[in-house]
Amino acid sequence: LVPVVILIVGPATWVEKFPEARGTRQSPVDIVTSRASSGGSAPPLVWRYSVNHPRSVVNPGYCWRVDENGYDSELRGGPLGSDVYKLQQWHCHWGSVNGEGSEHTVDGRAFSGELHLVHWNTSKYNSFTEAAGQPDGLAVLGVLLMVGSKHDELDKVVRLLPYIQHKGDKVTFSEPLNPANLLPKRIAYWTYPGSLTTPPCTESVTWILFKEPVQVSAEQVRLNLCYYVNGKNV
Ligand SMILES: NS(=O)(=O)c1ccc(CCNC(=O)Nc2ccc(Cl)cc2)cc1
Ligand SMILES: [Zn+2]
Repeated sequence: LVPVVILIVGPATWVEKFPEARGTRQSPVDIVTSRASSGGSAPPLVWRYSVNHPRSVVNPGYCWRVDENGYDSELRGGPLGSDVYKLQQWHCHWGSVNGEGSEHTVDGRAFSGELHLVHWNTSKYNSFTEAAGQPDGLAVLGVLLMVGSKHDELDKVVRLLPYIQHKGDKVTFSEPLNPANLLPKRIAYWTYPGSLTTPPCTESVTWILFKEPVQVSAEQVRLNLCYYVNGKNV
């Protein structure tokens, strides 16, 4: 008999180091559209982002991330009560090579990728780190990405990826970028109380996942995949 050693390195081991991962409101989830209740009389979701401040894209060792460096922005309304949230960073999950890298699924269907705009509650907390530990501390706008036409705003990031191939690499944008242009035209969304989708998996995120996917070109998906296959640079 050949001894079978099962090396578990994925989410199943996260509970060992991050007890939160065993929680009751863990993300991502499958959105079962038939079970979603209508939003009723929730106020509209409102956002405002600064466009002309210098931004840089960094390779944190997985995916890529754009830090907002405290520049002014606001997200309020919808499921967020009377609190005002501020954009901290945004990043993209492209996942495995089969082009189904989204974290959330809709009726069991995965998408090619998923963009996350991570905001923190400035009405109640004094820093992102503090807010990230509180049940109402964070709000993440999720945008599902599907292969279609080229996305011009996202291309301002994608075209920089060849310059940040190694963990810790960072490159500054040479042109203004408006995060609002990364969002879909129609702003219908699903929302639920959840968690960070990666360690420390803290249950501090009000998830707001837009229903309408945003189109990116096959080349843009390929460029992301070839640089970040399962978090490794290839
Ligand atoms: N995937 S989330 O929005 O729930 C999320 C937001 C913030 C954190 C805390 C900071 N860590 C971080 O940003 N990590 C990260 C970045 C890019 C990718 Cl692609 C994967 C993980 C963790 C998860
Ligand atoms: Zn994310």
